[in-house]
Amino acid sequence: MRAALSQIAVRPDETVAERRARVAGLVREQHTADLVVLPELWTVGAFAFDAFRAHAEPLDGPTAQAMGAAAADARVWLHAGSIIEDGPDGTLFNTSLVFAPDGRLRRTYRKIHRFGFDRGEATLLGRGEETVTLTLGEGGPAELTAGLATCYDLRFPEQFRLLVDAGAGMFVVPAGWPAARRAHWSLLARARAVESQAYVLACGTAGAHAGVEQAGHSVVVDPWGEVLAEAGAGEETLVVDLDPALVAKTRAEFPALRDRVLGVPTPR
Ligand SMILES: NC(=O)CCC(=O)C(=O)O
Repeated sequence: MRAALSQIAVRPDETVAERRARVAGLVREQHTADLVVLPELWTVGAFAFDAFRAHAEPLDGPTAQAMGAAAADARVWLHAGSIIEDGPDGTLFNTSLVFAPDGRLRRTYRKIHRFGFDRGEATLLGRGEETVTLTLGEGGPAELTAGLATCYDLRFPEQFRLLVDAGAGMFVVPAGWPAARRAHWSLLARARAVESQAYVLACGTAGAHAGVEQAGHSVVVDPWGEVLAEAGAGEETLVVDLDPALVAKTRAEFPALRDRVLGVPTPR
């Protein structure tokens, strides 16, 4: 399975509509991939909190339409990163969109852990209530179930354990992670891969927006924790071949997941 992670910058010199068109073009270029991944909130910028409401969209809005068309033209699975979803009763969500190669929206995932403590996402957005998986290549030799998570979720291993229990052998994590905490990003991506014996496809944002320098450094980690590819700080597309069989092989040869003790006693 070939994955392409496009690390996009939220450039100050382009409008959201211009960026949408540019990104759709980048997706179309990746027609030899099976799966294309984009960052979190690449339309508006993950830290552009003041612009969230103005750029909120429904699930069939302009970003969804542009990304569905690009996925269909390239014949790829497209994890189109996330949008600010204009949800029921005016509630906003940070919602990831996954399109099938026929261009249809196949999954949505509302970010569960909202970043900002008592500000930012935490006060502006509703919280996602569901973990989400999606099986690619179903029934075929390259079948691989993806668990979805977004940026700050990477800090919460319990979410990833639920995804593993639901069958995930790969995690797809779009992000807008700041450069100030780049070391955490790289460490946590590898930690999630090692503890779950799963691929991690973590696609960050390049450049700077809303005064926040972005870490970039998108990374693909294999189920043994080896970094297969890592981007720099600028705009870049990583193209990596994954071996879905490696998940089961790693778990069989080093059966740490099998050795989990469920219901470890609470501390005395
Ligand atoms: N967009 C985010 O979720 C940012 C997360 C972050 O900055 C951190 O976890 O650190």
